[in-house]
Amino acid sequence: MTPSDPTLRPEPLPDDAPDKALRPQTLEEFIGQAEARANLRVFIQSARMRTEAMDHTLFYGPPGLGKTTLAQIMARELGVGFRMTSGPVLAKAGDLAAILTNLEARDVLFIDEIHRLNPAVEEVLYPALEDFQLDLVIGEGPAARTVRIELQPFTLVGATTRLGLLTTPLRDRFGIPTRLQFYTVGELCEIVGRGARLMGVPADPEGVEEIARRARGTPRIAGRLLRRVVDFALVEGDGKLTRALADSALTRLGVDHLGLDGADRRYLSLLAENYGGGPVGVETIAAALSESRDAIEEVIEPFLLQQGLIARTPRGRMLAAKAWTHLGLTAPRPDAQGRLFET
Ligand SMILES: Nc1ncnc2c1ncn2[C@@H]1O[C@H](COP(=O)(O)OP(=O)(O)OP(=O)(O)O)[C@@H](O)[C@H]1O
Ligand SMILES: [Mg+2]
Repeated sequence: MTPSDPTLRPEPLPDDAPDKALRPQTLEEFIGQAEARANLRVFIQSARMRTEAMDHTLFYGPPGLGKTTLAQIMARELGVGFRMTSGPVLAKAGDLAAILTNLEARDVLFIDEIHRLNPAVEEVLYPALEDFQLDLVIGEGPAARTVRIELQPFTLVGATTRLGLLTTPLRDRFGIPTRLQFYTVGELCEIVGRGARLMGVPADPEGVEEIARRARGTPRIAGRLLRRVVDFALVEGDGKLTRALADSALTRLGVDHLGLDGADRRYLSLLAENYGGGPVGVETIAAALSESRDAIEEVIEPFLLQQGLIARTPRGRMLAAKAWTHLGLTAPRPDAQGRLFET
């Protein structure tokens, strides 16, 4: 088991196919995100009553919290078609035009990683979003001319892990921006319990809770940990998911009792042992951990911040008291830290 075992990261992996069986199909089945769900229910129902395309919707938040799932649910509940693509895949304006001209009335077009759209493609998207029109330039030089194509009204659903990287004009065109939050342990218990039922595995509530508590607030990780724990239950236990079994399996997978994995702990240890708790700039951290700055900011830090293990200051990242305790280390004298915050 390497320190940054990909099984424990929130990004999708090729072997997530069994996930599909666990993916909720309706808003009713979708657990958690109560506020977002209640709002979406109203907007979906209203669009249906008006038989109009629903407003463009943006889902943002860390990986694995259900952005793609919610986009699919929206199309199903609206009773319309679903087309899926992603920012990096749309290389040329023509790629987007081909998709837009094939949409049927009120369809949902889902663009994942929308912060990675090529600017030329984004230009084409603006009039499409606002007026359901496409302005295409045909030919080059003096012979070039613009043709306008009318589109069917449609709903764009964008997803991003990095709201800050979206251009302002693009952001402003989403009528329904929706932030997804980390899940509570209670919500993750429901998700893991449902998963175990769907897999036909008998599970103690305490066993379910052990997985939920250590799933990093993320349904995708909860689903993966459940499958790994079930592997151990079948091969080394009596097939039943108990707390003792979950605990030993998760510990063997390198997931600690806060749900932190090897990469999280390497991040915290770096700050503690090499930088006296910080502040340290994100570029320095990325270089020291041989991770990309994006991975640090999108994947590792959101959960550490949410757990109050680190803080972001204008001068860089700092370890919080809870992280020192978690690492079993003593924080430097409080006045040393206080001085760093001054000036
Ligand atoms: N509320 C939920 N209840 C049960 N399972 C969920 C829920 N939300 C997400 N999942 C499961 O978690 C997994 C990840 O969800 P999804 O692919 O929608 O995440 P995402 O936010 O699109 O991630 P990414 O940013 O990596 O694209 C899926 O397998 C899905 O079944
Ligand atoms: Mg997704």
